[in-house]
Amino acid sequence: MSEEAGQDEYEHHGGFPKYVPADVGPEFGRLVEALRTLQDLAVSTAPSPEVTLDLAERVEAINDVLKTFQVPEGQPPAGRVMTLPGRGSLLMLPWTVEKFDAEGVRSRGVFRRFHLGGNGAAHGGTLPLLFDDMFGMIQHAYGRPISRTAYLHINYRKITPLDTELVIEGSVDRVEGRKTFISAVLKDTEGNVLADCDALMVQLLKGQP
Ligand SMILES: CCCCCCCCCCCC(=O)SCCNC(=O)CCNC(=O)[C@H](O)C(C)(C)COP(=O)(O)OP(=O)(O)OC[C@H]1O[C@@H](n2cnc3c(N)ncnc32)[C@H](O)[C@@H]1OP(=O)(O)O
Repeated sequence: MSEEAGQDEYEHHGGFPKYVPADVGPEFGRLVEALRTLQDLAVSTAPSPEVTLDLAERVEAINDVLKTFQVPEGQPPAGRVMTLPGRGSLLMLPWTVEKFDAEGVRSRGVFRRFHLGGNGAAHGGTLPLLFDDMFGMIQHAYGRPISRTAYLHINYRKITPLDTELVIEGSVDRVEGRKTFISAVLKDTEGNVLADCDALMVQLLKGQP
């Protein structure tokens, strides 16, 4: 799809902002990593009431600074820095894209303490998040217009460990009119399948949110 055609598609799909890669310095990646460590620590520590109060006041002071820089959707760098884990978004898993083209997308990373479900394994709800974001990237890399996930079917095959390098890879299986069928597989570095997933993404009609 040409750049011009891509812009045309964006213009015809409701209020979706146009997402373009963000140009940021190393300080942004440093801030995101510090915040991810904060998330890990927030769910894995039990500080005393005095320390908790002190921390609450310090985080509130940080929030007061950040509040003055709020901008509309599509404008923060979060989610738009392809070179950063999770594209620099705290919501996304801290995974790094290493292949991104029409043939498919591959990404590598770890589930961290923040993503703990139970008994040392990743929370089951974090896997669909990883797959759904992958599917968005896959259909975008394939050149499909803005679409939304209609269904996402996941099979949990093995326990997904924390703090262990894993790989996810997927591609477009077929396109039928507005419908894009996509699948992806999550594996460990020895090739064991931890989960697989397939989804339908439906191209939005003019004016659809
Ligand atoms: C670098 C970064 C890039 C990033 C690039 C940015 C990418 C942004 C990605 C955003 C992803 C999301 O937001 S996902 C968010 C979670 N998803 C949602 O919120 C979607 C909520 N659902 C909807 O909005 C709607 O149901 C739609 C748009 C999915 C479909 O509604 P519709 O437009 O009225 O279409 P409809 O006629 O119902 O269906 C069209 C065709 O699809 C089929 N179909 C529809 N739903 C299903 C279903 N669940 N299971 C089977 N088939 C289905 C129908 O049978 C029909 O087939 P046929 O009769 O034609 O054969």
